[in-house]
Amino acid sequence: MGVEVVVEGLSKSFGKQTIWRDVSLTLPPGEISVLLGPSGTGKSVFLKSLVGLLKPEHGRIVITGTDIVRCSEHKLYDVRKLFGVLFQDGALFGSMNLFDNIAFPLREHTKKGEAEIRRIVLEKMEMVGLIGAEKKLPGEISGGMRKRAGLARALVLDPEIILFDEPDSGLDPVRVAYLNQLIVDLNAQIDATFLIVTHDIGTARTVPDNIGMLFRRELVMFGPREVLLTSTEPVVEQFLMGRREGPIGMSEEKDAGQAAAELAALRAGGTSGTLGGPKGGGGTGIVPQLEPTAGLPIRRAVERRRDRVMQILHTLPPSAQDAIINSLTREEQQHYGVFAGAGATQVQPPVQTATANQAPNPTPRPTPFPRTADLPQSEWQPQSGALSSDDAPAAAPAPGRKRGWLRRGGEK
Ligand SMILES: Nc1ncnc2c1ncn2[C@@H]1O[C@H](COP(=O)(O)OP(=O)(O)OP(=O)(O)O)[C@@H](O)[C@H]1O
Repeated sequence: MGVEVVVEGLSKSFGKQTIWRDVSLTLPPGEISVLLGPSGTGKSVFLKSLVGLLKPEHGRIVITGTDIVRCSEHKLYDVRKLFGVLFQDGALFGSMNLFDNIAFPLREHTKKGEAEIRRIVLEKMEMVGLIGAEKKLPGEISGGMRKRAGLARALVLDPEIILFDEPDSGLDPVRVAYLNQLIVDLNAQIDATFLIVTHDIGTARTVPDNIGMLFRRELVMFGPREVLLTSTEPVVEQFLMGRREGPIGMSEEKDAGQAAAELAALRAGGTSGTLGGPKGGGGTGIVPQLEPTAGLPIRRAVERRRDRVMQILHTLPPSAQDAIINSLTREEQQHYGVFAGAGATQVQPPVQTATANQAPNPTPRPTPFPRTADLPQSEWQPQSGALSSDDAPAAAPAPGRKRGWLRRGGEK
């Protein structure tokens, strides 16, 4: 199973330009998460921070007990070995054939012999459907094949966390659909933790278990996919629908008055609405999540996630609760004590699948839905979020400060 990534209170600036501040989220082990956000909101900066290529000024990133914001270079080197990264263009060496490109990390970072390297490279090339293309140069193949070659290279060191920086960029919709299926299939096979940065709404709606969104220098949301996909936050709706009307402007956020007037006109039916449409096909609401191709293992993350989400169900917005309950089978609904069609206010307290790191849940709760700003990060507290003893402890959260996993932009 992949490892968990805990991000707490992370802030990054370049000189006087704040990119984002106070970002907190947890990437659950083995699950697929997507990070959305308008261009320039710092998604790539976030990925680079996760892998230790950029240093945020505040906050921490805890991976297998190490805070990589503060650890030594030596420790960072060790933690980096857990990562595989698929860069936007595949980042292949133009003068090397695909075999040598994919073998490169093994030759650079391990002492494996050529026979072993060949076995591993061919195994990963098969996983991404590139068998037979070993001798091709990057310039001789399509963009989709280059992405898959980049992915094979990201896989050769058996990473526990894979970061995908806009895997859909430059691909036609059909190639994006194939790549999305490949991502889900890989997750089923290796059970690593995936984080995908994308603008593709089709990808965001069908691939991940969790979705987050950066806007106005903040993480406005991060949580189970059903939360963002049923959200009525103007910025989220605008993004999912690919509309011009709303808080997101051409090159920066809009004047609040202008955005409010546009939204009012839109709701009254007086503007062009979704004309132009987003990449990947827009839309809000839940659509089925992609499943692994027949014959592959099931995604082990799905069951873990179901247990995790049912533990925090009562903290979610009613529309997300309904969507989650409706996605369960009748047996699962009985197991968790929830009832489809009864409405979110009928949610029963989750059945306790007692684990060492979960507090008991003593009283049945009706569901007074809390303000989104007050929602907890998660009631699931995995152990690898704890710092190992040789790392500097991070500052405790300020008194009264909530670890919001779901926060409205601007609200505190
Ligand atoms: N090394 C750097 N030095 C200074 N500024 C930087 C650096 N890297 C990124 N930035 C700035 O950080 C901001 C966010 O950039 P980033 O590429 O992370 O955005 P993004 O959300 O990934 O955008 P896009 O969706 O267009 O790829 C931009 O204003 C960019 O100019």
